Amino acid sequence: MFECMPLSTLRHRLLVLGGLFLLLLLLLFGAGAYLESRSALREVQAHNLETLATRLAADVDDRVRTRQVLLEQAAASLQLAPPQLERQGAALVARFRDLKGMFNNVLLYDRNGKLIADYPGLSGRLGADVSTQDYFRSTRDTLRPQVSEPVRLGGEPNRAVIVFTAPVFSAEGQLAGVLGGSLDLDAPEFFGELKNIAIGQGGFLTIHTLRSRLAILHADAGSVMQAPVSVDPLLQRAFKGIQGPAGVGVSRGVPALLVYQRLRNVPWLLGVEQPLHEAMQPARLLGRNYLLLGLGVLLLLLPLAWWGMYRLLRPLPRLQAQLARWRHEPYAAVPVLGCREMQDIAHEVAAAVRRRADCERQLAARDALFDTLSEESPMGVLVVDAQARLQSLNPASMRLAGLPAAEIGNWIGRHWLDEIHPDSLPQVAGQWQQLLATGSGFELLCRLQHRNGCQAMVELRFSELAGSGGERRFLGLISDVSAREEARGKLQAERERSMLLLGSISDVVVLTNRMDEIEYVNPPALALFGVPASDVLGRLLGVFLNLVCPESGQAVALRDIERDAAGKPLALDLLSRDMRVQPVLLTLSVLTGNSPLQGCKVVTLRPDSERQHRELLQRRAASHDGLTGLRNRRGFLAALGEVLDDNRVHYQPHVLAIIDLDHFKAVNDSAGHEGGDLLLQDVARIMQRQVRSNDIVARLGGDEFAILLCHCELEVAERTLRELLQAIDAHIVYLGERVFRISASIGVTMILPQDERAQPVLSRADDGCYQAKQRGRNCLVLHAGAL
Ligand SMILES: Nc1nc2c(ncn2[C@@H]2O[C@H](COP(=O)(O)OP(=O)(O)OP(=O)(O)O)[C@@H](O)[C@H]2O)c(=O)[nH]1
Repeated sequence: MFECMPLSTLRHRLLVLGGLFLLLLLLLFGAGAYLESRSALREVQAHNLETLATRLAADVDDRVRTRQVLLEQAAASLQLAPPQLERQGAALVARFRDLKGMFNNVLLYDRNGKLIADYPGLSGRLGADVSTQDYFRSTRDTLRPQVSEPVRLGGEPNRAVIVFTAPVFSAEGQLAGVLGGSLDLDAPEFFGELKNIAIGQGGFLTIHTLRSRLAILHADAGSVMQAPVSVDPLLQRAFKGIQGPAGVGVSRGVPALLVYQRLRNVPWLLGVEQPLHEAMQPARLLGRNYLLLGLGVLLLLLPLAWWGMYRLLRPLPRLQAQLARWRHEPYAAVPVLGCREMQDIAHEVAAAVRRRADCERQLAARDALFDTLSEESPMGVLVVDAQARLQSLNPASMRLAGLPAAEIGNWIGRHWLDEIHPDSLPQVAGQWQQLLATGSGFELLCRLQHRNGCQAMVELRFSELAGSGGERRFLGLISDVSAREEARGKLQAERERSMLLLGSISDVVVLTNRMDEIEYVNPPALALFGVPASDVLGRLLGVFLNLVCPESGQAVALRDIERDAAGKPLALDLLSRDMRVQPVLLTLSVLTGNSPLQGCKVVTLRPDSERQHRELLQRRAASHDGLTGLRNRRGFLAALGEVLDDNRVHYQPHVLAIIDLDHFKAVNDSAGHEGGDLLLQDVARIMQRQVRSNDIVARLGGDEFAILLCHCELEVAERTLRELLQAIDAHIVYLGERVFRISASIGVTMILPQDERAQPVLSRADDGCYQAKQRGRNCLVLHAGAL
């Protein structure tokens, strides 16, 4: 329908537009020329009117002046005394031929204002008194010629005159009378002549007196002897004596060009008025002519413009043909013709058409690929629209839903959400709505309805297809994960069992990744590290395992173990954070095989009890006597040193006793060394039995013993030691058939507050023991320094 319209083609549009543009141009030009010529015309007309007014004012001035001069000359020629003037006046006035042609009436007054002669004579007029008239009085008072204001004549209310006066003097120079000449305002002479001056067709001349502002000449008879009803500003200004250029005002109710001139010889204001429409008529004619001319030019130009457009737009049909060819044959080599812009457009369109053809080919290839992949894919593939209606689906989708692949066509257009199991439907529908709202895809596990009653566990992924144009489309991928989920469940159960197992064993177990970062620790490991699991996981194992070689005392790095002793138990010392040494058996295993854990490391730690026991024995042997099991001298000195250290801080009463067996050599000699050993063991047991458990009993060497009675007053100690003496003395040893008894000598000393070293204390006790020997043995001596 649009193509049938006259403006359906570009050529028509350009033609109409060009025509309108030309018309507008012509109208603008015509309007401009009309306004410009109107303005110029107004100036010219104003100037002309001013020139005319100047000339007319000069003419009226001349006419008035002529009458004044003639009247003055006539008055001067009289030169009579008043009586003679009265007698001869009538005859003399009749002789003034020149005056008769200039005035409508010639009048002679005596010096009192009485009319004594007139021409033409009018019956009953002689004797009239004008002594009260302004023109007479001013002539008499000033003795100079005057021109009166318009005066209405007595008895003739519609007749008004202007009276020119000149004084008449006697030979002695006295005022003898006044000679006057009157001009009728409606007489054909003077004012009638002026009134007949044509100013265009509707223009006219006006004269107002400046004193009374009465009109004495006007085109409207009714306005004569009237002051202007509404005074135009130009006239107002002229009345005030300001003589300006012509201007536009209102005359007789219509706009008019007005100009006013003041006369030189008489106080009159001459006005020239011309209706504005008449003055500006040439401008209107000019405007009309411009318009006609413009229309003519337009009519002439339109065919020319049509032809020009036709020529200009000729490349367009060519371009159209080229484009039509490319539409069907995108890769055809069509020669590009026309102007440069058309060639550019053709090139651009050709490029776009070819790009589109390329895209279509690629899309077709992709569609084919997609169809093939979709057909062969074990994964379900769906394409749905925004209303959740299936647009396409592959055979795998049908299989997953337990449907025959042959019915695939029946499922196009159905809602895919109907195939979701009711248990999963709320979650899936929620994600679908979110996808519609935000466009961001989702991925979740759900169950499908299955026609054979099973519930297939699937992994569902949905995302919006990019570049699907105006219609939104969504791609869904469905993978059957039933087997995977089952395996995952088993794996999870297995994992839980493993965790339980690892948690229940007492060995420390740590699993690291390939970078030695901790991934798993069991509870004993956490207890060993002394930090919560959150502080352990992800950190390097070396941070928590401070290992030292027990033989060399050198630090051992995990990578050294991995390199040299992977998989073998290693006896190492583990240094705790408080620098305690714990013997451990460490095994570092690197996981192998084709699994995600390949390269990860398992480190197990277990306390090395055997070595620990061995070292304990070694340490005990160093400080204890092998025969009696009591501390040896080194062990005793260590214990005594600790007591003395405590003593420095806080003094407590302690007592030291040195016990030496009497004549033990004789036992050895009689019972042999073994017998002597048995006796020594018996004495040791007696000593341990006689003292408290916190007291320290030691064998210093040979048959010499020492007892440190801790936190013990001297009296109690003495009593205990005396009981010990009795117990030793009472002890009988049977060796075979022989019987042995033994006694002991005891030296006792108190540990004093000032005692800092062991040696002086031991010396005091030794000294006491020596004295006991001296006193005959089997006795106890308190060292004097301790009392
Ligand atoms: N059976 C045995 N005898 C030892 C051991 N160590 C040292 N003796 C002996 O103990 C005896 C110590 O004798 P002395 O203390 O010198 O003298 P004594 O015979 O006890 O006489 P007095 O001390 O003066 O009363 C020596 O004969 C040593 O050989 C030992 O471990 N076992």
